[in-house]
Amino acid sequence: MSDQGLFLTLEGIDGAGKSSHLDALEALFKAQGRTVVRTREPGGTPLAETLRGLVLEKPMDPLTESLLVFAARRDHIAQVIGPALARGDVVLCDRFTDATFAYQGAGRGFDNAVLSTLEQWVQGQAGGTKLLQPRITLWFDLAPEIAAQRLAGARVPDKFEAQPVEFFRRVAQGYADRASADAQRFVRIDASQTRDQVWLQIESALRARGVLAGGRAG
Ligand SMILES: Nc1ncnc2c1ncn2[C@@H]1O[C@H](COP(=O)(O)OP(=O)(O)OP(=O)(O)O)[C@@H](O)[C@H]1O
Ligand SMILES: Cc1cn([C@H]2C[C@H](O)[C@@H](COP(=O)(O)O)O2)c(=O)[nH]c1=O
Repeated sequence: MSDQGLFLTLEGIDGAGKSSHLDALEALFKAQGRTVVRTREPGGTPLAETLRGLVLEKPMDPLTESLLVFAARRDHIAQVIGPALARGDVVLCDRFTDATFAYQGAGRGFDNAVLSTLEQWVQGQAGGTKLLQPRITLWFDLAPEIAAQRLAGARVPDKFEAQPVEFFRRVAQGYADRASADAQRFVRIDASQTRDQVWLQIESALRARGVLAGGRAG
């Protein structure tokens, strides 16, 4: 699997505001002449979308939940993400493995060592120890209380969105821990600001990382 494309993920607790910026991100890269593959996890292929339905709606234990999100991810990488990166495309993915460490690991209290093993199996690349990882992760950091207010009444809550604020405090801490462990990859976005201000943060972070300035910098 080549890494000549640009793999960019968006992460954060439910309601942090990630999805609100996907259209603009896609347009930004297209304006640079890039081909953009926009996708999400769990999901992104017919099989993975079926698994998503189960994960978001059915009660299950944390190991089952983890196995299903990684099974969905495996299919997603094999069918969509890997081929797109090999073509040199920009892959814009709404959530990836950081969500598993944040939700199943920190949120549910599941064993991070098991998650790391699954990550190696699923994201291991042929002939080496290197894992397929996003090049840049935009982490939308928002207090769980504000996220809950934003989501209230916006839509019927799924299994995760219906969790109490304490769950999201743990998930938020999980993201903060992931970000400090991989500061080069993570860009913290202050998601408490207005949509316009959030967008300016995103654009300026991408420019600072050199992925927007002229030509193919991915
Ligand atoms: N900066 C902002 N200020 C106020 N409200 C916002 C802001 N950004 C998004 N919203 C609103 O908050 C709600 C959640 O936004 P959005 O769906 O983009 O979040 P998300 O992180 O993608 O959530 P999820 O992961 O649960 O799908 C929406 O109603 C959206 O209109
Ligand atoms: C990838 C992934 C996701 N989740 C959770 C996080 C969210 O609550 C939902 C996805 O919903 P969204 O509206 O598309 O954000 O799934 C998870 O628990 N584990 C994961 O690995």
